[in-house]
Amino acid sequence: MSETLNYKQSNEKQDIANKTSEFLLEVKDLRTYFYTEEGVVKAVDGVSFQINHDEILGFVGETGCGKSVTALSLLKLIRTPGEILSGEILFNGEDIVKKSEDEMLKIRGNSITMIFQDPLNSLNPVIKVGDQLAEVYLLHQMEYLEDELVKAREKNKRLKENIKRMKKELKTGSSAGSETLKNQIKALKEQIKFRITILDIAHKESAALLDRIGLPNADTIINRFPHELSGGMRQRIMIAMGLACNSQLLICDEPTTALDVTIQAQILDMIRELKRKLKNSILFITHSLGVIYELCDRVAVMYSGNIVEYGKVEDIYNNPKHPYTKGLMAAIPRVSKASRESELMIIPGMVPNLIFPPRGCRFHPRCDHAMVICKKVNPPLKDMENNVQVACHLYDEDKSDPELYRKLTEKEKMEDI
Ligand SMILES: Nc1ncnc2c1ncn2[C@@H]1O[C@H](COP(=O)(O)OP(=O)(O)OP(=O)(O)O)[C@@H](O)[C@H]1O
Repeated sequence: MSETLNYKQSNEKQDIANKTSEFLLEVKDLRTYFYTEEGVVKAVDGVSFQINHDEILGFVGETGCGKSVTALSLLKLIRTPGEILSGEILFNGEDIVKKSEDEMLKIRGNSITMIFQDPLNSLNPVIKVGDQLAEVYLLHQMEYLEDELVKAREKNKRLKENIKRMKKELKTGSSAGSETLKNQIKALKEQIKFRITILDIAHKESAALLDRIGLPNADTIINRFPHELSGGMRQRIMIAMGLACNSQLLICDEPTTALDVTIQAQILDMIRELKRKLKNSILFITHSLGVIYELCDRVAVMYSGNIVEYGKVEDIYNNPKHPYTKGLMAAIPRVSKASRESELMIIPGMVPNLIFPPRGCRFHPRCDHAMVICKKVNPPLKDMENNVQVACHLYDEDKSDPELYRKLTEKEKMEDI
């Protein structure tokens, strides 16, 4: 890994970082709704979580459960007919919900950056990818580029001094060895770069970053337009751009979904490595618990606009508590040694409609363990051992009312009781 990683924070980032708080991000009871003609879509309905400094939090859940809307809310990018209805989003202790659009323009891409799912819509089609990447460096890492420029100019100066010294030796010394000296001077001259600009440095850094994320021939790629690259290449360039912003919080929304498994593994390695060096925090959104296990420190399992289980990846992976998390675990493809066939479970039933979500626990119509109480009361997240939190009536302490804790029949699940 090159010294490109010795990033310096911009003044703006430093200002915010100085306001130290326990968590980098603390979301409290967030509700983001969409007011559509069909009704109110309760996309995010009372979500609370924290992101620590220097950690990767994973968000996992089936399609439509509110992962992207949560992420967009963090950047105040919810547009009509949507609205952040209530809640707090404390970033370094300051509430994002209360920030003006002008203030958000300074935060987006500086302190918080988001890598979107669709690279074609995010890259400018008429600008070469190298120029787009260089622009990100110029906007977000000027101090670092200036340091590198000083270093490059000093190197040039040293090269010129060496050439001067060698030319002197050539004049005064014997003819023996003069051929070698001439060749050395020629080699040094080739290393000299005339009139190095900050833009040259930005391009050099861009090519180095593309190289590091596994794009071959980075020097050629930076001269191409987005439509001249494959979907996988564009996605990796988007990730490179997100990383080049060097934000305190990087939000990655399904950045590897469209990529094949080998490239996906390469990108996850790269994100892990860069995160270790940069010590920033990442919110990583995915459908796959397998990806979460590979990459994240903690995980929030989302279902139908709510977080249903939340804690350290290891604890949840080794001992999932919520029936939905158990279902997601069973859906991770594994190959059985005995049958040499892939055993893939699916969670029966459909993701609920967020305009008319089921009463009580939203998962109960699909849950094998659903009880009468699950139909009546949406369980809040409660603390379990190892700081794991789970929202499920199976873990209620007081089960003194046997009727409430009676298991529902399949028929009862569908009826009003
Ligand atoms: N602009 C919008 N107008 C109306 N409803 C919306 C809008 N954007 C999102 N939604 C709804 O909000 C809900 C949550 O969507 P979201 O995109 O957050 O899901 P997700 O978990 O990220 O899914 P995926 O994994 O497929 O990206 C969905 O029911 C979706 O239809």
